[in-house]
Amino acid sequence: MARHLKLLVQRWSSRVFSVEVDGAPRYFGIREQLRGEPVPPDVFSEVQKQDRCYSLLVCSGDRVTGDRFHWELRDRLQRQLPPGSGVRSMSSFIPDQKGSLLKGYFLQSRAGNSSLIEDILTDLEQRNPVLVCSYSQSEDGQQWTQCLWYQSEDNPVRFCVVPSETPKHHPSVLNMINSDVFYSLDEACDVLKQCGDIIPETRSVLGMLPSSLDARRKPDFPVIVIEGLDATGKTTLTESLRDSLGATLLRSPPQCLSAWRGRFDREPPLIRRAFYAVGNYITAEQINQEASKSPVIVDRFWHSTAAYAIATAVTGPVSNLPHEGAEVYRWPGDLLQPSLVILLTLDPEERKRRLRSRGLMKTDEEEELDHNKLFRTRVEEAYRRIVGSACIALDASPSADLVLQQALLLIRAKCHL
Ligand SMILES: Nc1ncnc2c1ncn2[C@@H]1O[C@H](COP(=O)(O)OP(=O)(O)O)[C@@H](O)[C@H]1O
Ligand SMILES: Nc1ccn([C@H]2C[C@H](O)[C@@H](COP(=O)(O)OP(=O)(O)O)O2)c(=O)n1
Repeated sequence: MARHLKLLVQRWSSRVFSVEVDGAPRYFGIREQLRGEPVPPDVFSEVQKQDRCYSLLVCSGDRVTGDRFHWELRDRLQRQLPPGSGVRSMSSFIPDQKGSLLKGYFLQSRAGNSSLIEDILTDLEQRNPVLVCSYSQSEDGQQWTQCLWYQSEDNPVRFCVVPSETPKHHPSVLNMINSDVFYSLDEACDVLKQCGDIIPETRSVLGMLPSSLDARRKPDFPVIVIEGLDATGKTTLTESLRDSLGATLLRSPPQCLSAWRGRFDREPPLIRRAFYAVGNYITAEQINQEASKSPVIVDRFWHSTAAYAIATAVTGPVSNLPHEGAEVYRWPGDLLQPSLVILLTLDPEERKRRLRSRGLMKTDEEEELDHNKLFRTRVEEAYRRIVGSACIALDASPSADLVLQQALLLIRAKCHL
């Protein structure tokens, strides 16, 4: 067994396990001694007596390989496993220990399917960096135990599954820095460089970077970033501002990356976020060049990269976000700071109307909207928590012309234009 896996298992009983149920994490722990505690209701309550549960945690020493494997694993499990196996996202972590997060899946097998599932899992564990556990119920139905798969035949160690308190931080927060949100160009480039062999396009992306960057250079003209969720009116406002101020309009990701954006959008968060982070530095260089000649308007920049990444990495309500003032909300030290960032805010109903009138919102399923509602509020809150180049919110619900007038007022007041 690989060394990192051995180390991992040595501290196994200090770990907390988290399973996503209805879009929110439910937690349980394990103990070596049975203490008669009740089983955690949310994760195991609906499991029938004869059923078994399994967990798979990805534990690759190489994070690019690990993240890509984790990303593909869900599809693979859904394709291979019998219907009704209920594949749920899962993670395991040591509370408050940064970098301790392992991601994986939790599944359930109906009676009669166990041997098929176990063959699939054994094969998976033999060929891939994955640690499998099985969960079974005691005769009287009062307790669940966890057994590490790789050692189950010769030396089975059974842990008792016990309830665990909700940790202070959402588990994803432990691995967010330089996995979801990058705080320097070097960190983002490192990830892309590691992908060179599997995603040849990364070489072209890295080739777009200027040879040197100077974040301290102060642009001669103001640089105004317009931020907001999709369909809040960024394109409409940025184009009007360009015309009203005789400004240059830029966007992030920059035009020169558009051919590869779709390719990186299909990759797991680590690679996708590194791509958008690098895009901001390329846009920053374009800003530096243009802001010596005229004001510059930018459609999305760092706030979008960080806020979407943070809001996607955590699940559930806004309270699961990293707390206000946390490290993840700080502006990267090596990235150009705009003169002003305006965040367009819009009533959800009006935003939905604009999305529909643009013809992009085709499904109206209640469940999907509920999910979107939580995600939307997390993104908006993350936007507001970013410091170092904080954004000013602007109500985008009035007519396009009124929004433009309000934006111009803000720009004149803050940038002396
Ligand atoms: N202030 C406004 N009032 C009404 N409709 C607007 C307003 N601003 C934009 N729209 C319309 O809403 C839709 C989304 O606007 P758009 O500028 O494309 O948003 P974004 O670039 O943020 O996705 C478009 O159909 C646009 O014409
Ligand atoms: N600077 C940027 C711009 C966009 N992103 C990411 C964040 C979201 O996942 C998508 C949003 O892009 P989308 O195509 O919806 O943007 P528009 O509103 O259409 O301009 O892109 C980013 O991470 N960094």
